[in-house]
Amino acid sequence: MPGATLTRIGKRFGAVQLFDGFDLSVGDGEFVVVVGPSGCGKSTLLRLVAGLESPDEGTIHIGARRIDRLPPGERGVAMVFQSYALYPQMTVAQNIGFPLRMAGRPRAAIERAVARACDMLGLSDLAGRRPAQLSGGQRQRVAIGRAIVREPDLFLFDEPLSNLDAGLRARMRREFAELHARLGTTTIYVTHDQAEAMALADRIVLLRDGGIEQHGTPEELYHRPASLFAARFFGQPAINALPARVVQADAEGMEVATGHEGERLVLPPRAAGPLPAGSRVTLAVRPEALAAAPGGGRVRFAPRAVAYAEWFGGERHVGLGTGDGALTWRAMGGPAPETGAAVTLWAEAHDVLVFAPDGQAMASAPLPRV
Ligand SMILES: Nc1ncnc2c1ncn2[C@@H]1O[C@H](COP(=O)(O)OP(=O)(O)OP(=O)(O)O)[C@@H](O)[C@H]1O
Repeated sequence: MPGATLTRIGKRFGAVQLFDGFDLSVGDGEFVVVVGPSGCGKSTLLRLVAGLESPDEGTIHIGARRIDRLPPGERGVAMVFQSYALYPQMTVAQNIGFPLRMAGRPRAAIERAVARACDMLGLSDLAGRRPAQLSGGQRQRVAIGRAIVREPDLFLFDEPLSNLDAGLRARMRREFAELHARLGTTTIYVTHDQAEAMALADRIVLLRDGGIEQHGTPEELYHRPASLFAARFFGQPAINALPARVVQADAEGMEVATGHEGERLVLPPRAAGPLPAGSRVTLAVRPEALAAAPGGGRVRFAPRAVAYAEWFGGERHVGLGTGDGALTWRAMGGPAPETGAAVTLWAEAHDVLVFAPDGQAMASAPLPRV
């Protein structure tokens, strides 16, 4: 299975330059999930690869084959849309076999391919039904079946699960993962759902205004976000972000003050070098990285009053403090704290991220040699 390469792509809509010198490489057999806020260019990216839009500049290759000037049907890509785009008058089997009939394949070969796809997707008993007689999840499976029978070099998925309810989404998500494990087809999958991206991706590409904000494994984006934008995009509840000022920073460490009742935190030094005293930074810490128990060498936050506590069966989300000093704490187990009670939270120093005034992450400095 060849990979896909987009090189120096430019794409303009009227006065808006959406992509400008955009590069993306998708490895052979890789499952890349493209995420980003509404309007960042996710769908356009897929449409450019599928041939539903033409780039103003740049090239698109699948393996060594240049495809950006080929008509959509000759690119060796299969795209699955959020809307499924099934033919209502055709049965499941006819819908799945449609691309092969259009390609003039022999009837017996079509029947074999359709039977195999139906078997793989658990649609064999439904092969004679029409789309109106199917559930949303079953319809989406038919759309996937229609993509599979073409044996494309590249799958493109545009928010394929958005029309399904939460339970079905989770199930279909696992089906996507299993299907990818079986077929190994190079895949670009677009979603605006960060949880879906983290669950499915070999690699996540986070888009922002037509550019790549950050790409990497789900773990890298979650634990080592390159920017406050990336930090905020992943995680539910969202990462805590506290505006702070540098009190003092040197090679030994940095001391910062937040807006919460004179709170001062001492953090390890940052690789980017010391910021001058008074610099505005943003501290960020995941709700699950906070703990209500003290421990050696930890960052201690000043007490905050419990504003609310929500129980989700197994975990509790506790809102502490108000305004700029507010923190959300994700507590596993333990009794419900009373509203108004003061809670002191701790975090490991490496779990407290620091973002420079421009929103870029300030990586922790490597530990000094001893
Ligand atoms: N055919 C078009 N004509 C004009 N502008 C367009 C066209 N297609 C897309 N755009 C603009 O390009 C930008 C990116 O659109 P795109 O649909 O790729 O975003 P998206 O990230 O998929 O958003 P969403 O998550 O809302 O689907 C938007 O500002 C959109 O208005």
